[in-house]
Amino acid sequence: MFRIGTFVLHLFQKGVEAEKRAISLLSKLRNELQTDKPVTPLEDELPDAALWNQHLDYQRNLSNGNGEPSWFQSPWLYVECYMYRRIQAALAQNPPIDNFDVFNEGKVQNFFESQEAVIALCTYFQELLKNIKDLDEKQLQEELFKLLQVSLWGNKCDLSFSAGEGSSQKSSPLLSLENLIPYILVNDMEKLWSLLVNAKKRNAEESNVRVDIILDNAGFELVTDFVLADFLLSSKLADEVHFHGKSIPWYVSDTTKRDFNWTIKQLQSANHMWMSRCGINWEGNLKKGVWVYRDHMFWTLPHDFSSMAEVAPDLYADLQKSSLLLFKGDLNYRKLTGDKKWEYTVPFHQALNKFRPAPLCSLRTLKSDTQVGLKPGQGEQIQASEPEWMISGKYGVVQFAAAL
Ligand SMILES: O=P(O)(O)OC[C@H]1O[C@](O)(CO)[C@@H](O)[C@@H]1O
Ligand SMILES: [Mn+2]
Repeated sequence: MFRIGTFVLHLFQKGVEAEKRAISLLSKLRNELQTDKPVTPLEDELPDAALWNQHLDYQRNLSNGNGEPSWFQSPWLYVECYMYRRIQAALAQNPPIDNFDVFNEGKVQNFFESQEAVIALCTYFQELLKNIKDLDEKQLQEELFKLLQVSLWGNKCDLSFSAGEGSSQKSSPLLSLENLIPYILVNDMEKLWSLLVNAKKRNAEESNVRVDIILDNAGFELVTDFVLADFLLSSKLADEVHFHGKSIPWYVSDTTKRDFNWTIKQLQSANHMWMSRCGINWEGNLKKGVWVYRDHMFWTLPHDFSSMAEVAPDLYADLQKSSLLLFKGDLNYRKLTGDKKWEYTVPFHQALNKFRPAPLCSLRTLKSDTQVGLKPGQGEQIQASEPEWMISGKYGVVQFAAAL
């Protein structure tokens, strides 16, 4: 008894010490950020530290003698990613809290606050599954378009955007789709449909049609992605879905492996028939290997995707095996386009800067000021009446680019 008591006390003390160390590293970080200090090399032993430090050298060269890269001077994408990586460093160096996800509470809350919307979506989907075999092509197309839109607007629910404040989905996402159509600035859903239908015909007997979803936020958005993925399999438009998550907590609400598994477990054990049916089916998909979860450190590096082939050739080669890559969310869009201030009318493929391992499509609500592929005058017209259009999350795109 005495021994167990001492052991518990020892663990407790270790925990308190680790917490203190982490808090002190986090306040150091806050101070550096607030006072525009130079960005410093990472000193931890995490596997990506060397790549981050190489990238710091690259940023130094970019600044071309105009001082050290620093919080207010360096590109936003770079320092923002660096901040999340430093948060990770503060924890990862401090067992026993090295696996603690500082954003977990917010993600869990977002999920529970979206309960009604999750129920509405799961119920709709299970009803759809009952007669999916009898749907003709036109009807299948309509359902695909609906679920793509649900997944698109699901991207409104992220927590980094709302500074961690509630951004859950309260009502059924399906009811408002019609009214939201005018807010889809680029709508390439038809192109996705023809790609999938043709891939299915071509691959009828031989190889697999694989769709990859490069995930964004946990919570309601993740459920919309699961439903879309299930639809792709159940409609036989695809044979396999590969999900790509983050290997460390990222941009507050981004999906980690733990969020991914937790969400499926929550659905499974929910006290609602259709929610739990979804959870059970999805767990089954993972067991059968028709759903696959992957993470790769590249997704939490500051690099834009045009450097993937060089920085993470293994990931690039893996993505080349896919028939379609669906990139969710704003941060992925920024990395697709290099986060540059492009003219609105620049073609999407040009902004991708040769990043096209497979046909790809971005499903993104606009939360940052990068947008390409608009019609002449389209951006300027919205700008005139809604100066916040690029950062409000009110507009979205379903933007497609064929493979090279
Ligand atoms: O979850 P998403 O859609 O990638 O949005 C995250 C976005 O929110 C911000 O953190 C703040 O707008 C952006 O930096 C980032 O692009
Ligand atoms: Mn996100």
